[in-house]
Amino acid sequence: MTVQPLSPDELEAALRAIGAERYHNLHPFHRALHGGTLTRPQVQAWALNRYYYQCRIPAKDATLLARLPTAELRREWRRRLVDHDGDAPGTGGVARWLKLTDGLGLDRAYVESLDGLLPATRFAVDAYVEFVRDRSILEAVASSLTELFSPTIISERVSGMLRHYDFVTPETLAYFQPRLTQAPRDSDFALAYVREHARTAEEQAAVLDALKFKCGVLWAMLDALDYAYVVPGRIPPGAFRPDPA
Ligand SMILES: O=C(O)c1cc(C(=O)O)c2c(n1)C(=O)C(=O)c1cc(C(=O)O)[nH]c1-2
Repeated sequence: MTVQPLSPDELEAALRAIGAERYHNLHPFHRALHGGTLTRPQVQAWALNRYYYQCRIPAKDATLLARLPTAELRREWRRRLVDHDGDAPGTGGVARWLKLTDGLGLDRAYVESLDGLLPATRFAVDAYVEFVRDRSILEAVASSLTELFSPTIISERVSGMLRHYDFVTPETLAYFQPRLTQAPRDSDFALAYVREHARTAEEQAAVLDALKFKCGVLWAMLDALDYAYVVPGRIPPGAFRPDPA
C-alpha cells in the first residue's frame, strides 16, 4: 500500500506536534534552570557545555551553505553565520555567549578551550554537525526547525533566571534578546522551505525524523548535565568541576 503524502498544513502540524512532545523545554534540567532551583555551579555547568553548541552552530551552517544550490538560498543561510560569528571581533552570538559565561564567573580561556565539556555534550553536538553535513539538504534544513519552538523557551528562561538568581543580570543574558527576532526569521524560512520541498511521503518522513533527531540532540545534552551535576559523585573525569564553596 502506498502512503499518501500529507498536505503542507498537515506536515506543519506533524512537525509542531513533535516539538510539543519532544522539545527540550520539557526536560527536568531546563525546568530546574528556569524555575530557580539550580545552584550557581550547576548554572555554570549548563552555560559552559552549551557554549560548545553555540560555537559549532556556525560550522554546521557553513557545511550546509556550501551545498546550497542557489544564490538566493545561500544569501538567506549566510545570515546565520553572521548572526553567530558576527562581522567583527567581539560581535555575534558566540561572543555574546561568552559574556554569559563571564557573567557567571567562568574563566574565558577555560570555556574556549573546551577542556571542561562533558563527553556526551561533545558527542551530541558533533552528531548534529555531522547530520547536517551528511544528510540531504531537506533533512539538514528540517533539523534546524527546533527553532520554531525556541522563542517561548528563551522568554521563559530570561524571566525565570532574572527572577530567581541573584547572580544573573540582564547584561549576562544579553545573548538571548536578538534570538527572539533571529529565531522566528530563520525558522519561518526553514519551515517554508520544508513545506514546499517535502512533497513525497518518503521526503516527509525524512523531515519528521530529522526534527526528532534534533530534539534528541538537545535532550541528550540536558540528560548529560542532569546526570553529571545533580547527583554528587558523577562528574566524568576531566569535566568541569565547580570550585568548592
Ligand atoms: O536556547 C535555546 O533553547 C535554543 C534552542 C535552539 C534550538 O532549538 O535548536 C537554538 C538556540 N537556542 C540558539 O541560540 C541558536 O543559536 C540556535 C541555532 C540553532 C540551529 O539549529 O541552527 N538552534 C538554536
